[in-house]
Amino acid sequence: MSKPVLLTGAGGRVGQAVLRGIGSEYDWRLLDREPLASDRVPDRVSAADRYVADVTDFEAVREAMEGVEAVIHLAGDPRTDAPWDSVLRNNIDGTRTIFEAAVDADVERVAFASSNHAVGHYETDERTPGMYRSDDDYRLDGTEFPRPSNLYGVSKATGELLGRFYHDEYGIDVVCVRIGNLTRSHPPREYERGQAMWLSHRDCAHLFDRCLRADYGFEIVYGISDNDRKYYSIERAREVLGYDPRDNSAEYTFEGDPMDGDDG
Ligand SMILES: NC(=O)C1=CN([C@@H]2O[C@H](COP(=O)(O)OP(=O)(O)OC[C@H]3O[C@@H](n4cnc5c(N)ncnc54)[C@H](O)[C@@H]3O)[C@@H](O)[C@H]2O)C=CC1
Ligand SMILES: O=C1O[C@H](COP(=O)(O)O)[C@@H](O)[C@H](O)[C@H]1O
Repeated sequence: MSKPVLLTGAGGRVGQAVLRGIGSEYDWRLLDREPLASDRVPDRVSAADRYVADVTDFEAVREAMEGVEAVIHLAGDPRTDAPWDSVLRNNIDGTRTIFEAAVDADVERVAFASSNHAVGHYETDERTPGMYRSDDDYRLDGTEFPRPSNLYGVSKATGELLGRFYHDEYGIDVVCVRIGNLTRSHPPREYERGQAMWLSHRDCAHLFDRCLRADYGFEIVYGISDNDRKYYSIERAREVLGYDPRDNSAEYTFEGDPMDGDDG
């Protein structure tokens, strides 16, 4: 990829997983409303390529978007109990601003950080906790209608709809990644749901790398590791993106320690 990639929310957990994994493979333009400490920025990124800006600020986003090849849009309020005014502004208006600026700058590709909470109400009392277990074959595959678990989930489902619109109306390639539960060296501890939808840092970086390189039009995929417990299918991500995860929460105890005693 000859032109830079714009990464919003670069200073956050997902942004740092991406930069630590594939930071040396692209020219980056980093945007976050908080200034990034130098240890959070890959060596080659110049000061001019670091934007301290809010994703709802069209002018600032448009400036950051100039000449980029693709966008990984992560910035937003990730709290599952975030109030409506925050998700409306940061997640919905912010995502619309990203797409508007992408159209204006002729950027052809946006990867959007959606969430498991866009579909959290498929986890009904009848299905849980069985669906979190490896002997259960219930799967969501990305073709289902959203069933958000909270207003944050509503904002993520809305982001997916914005992606659908900007793809259909303007032809932008859009992939919405319904991210599970991101942690680095072990899955969430003593948490069946979290272990079912674990996304390790290295699988996260690899998945967004595939989002930048693969050919697609509009896609919704699940962003989890290859967990035995999974209730999200990763087949679409494998097929369309070439996603090939390396981690599996089954390689850890329920308490989150490596089965083989290696701290990995
Ligand atoms: N961490 C996880 O397990 C999951 C994360 N996600 C999504 O992935 C994205 C990133 O999440 P995390 O890295 O965990 O969150 P985080 O809170 O660690 O990082 C978010 C970053 O975005 C920035 N930000 C927030 N609002 C902004 C705004 N209006 N303008 C500019 N920058 C802004 C923050 O300063 C922060 O650096 C979010 O959209 C979240 O909803 C989705 C599912 C699971
Ligand atoms: O979308 C998100 O999901 C993860 C996992 O959800 P949880 O309800 O199992 O905690 C959450 O940790 C993260 O903050 C959120 O952005």
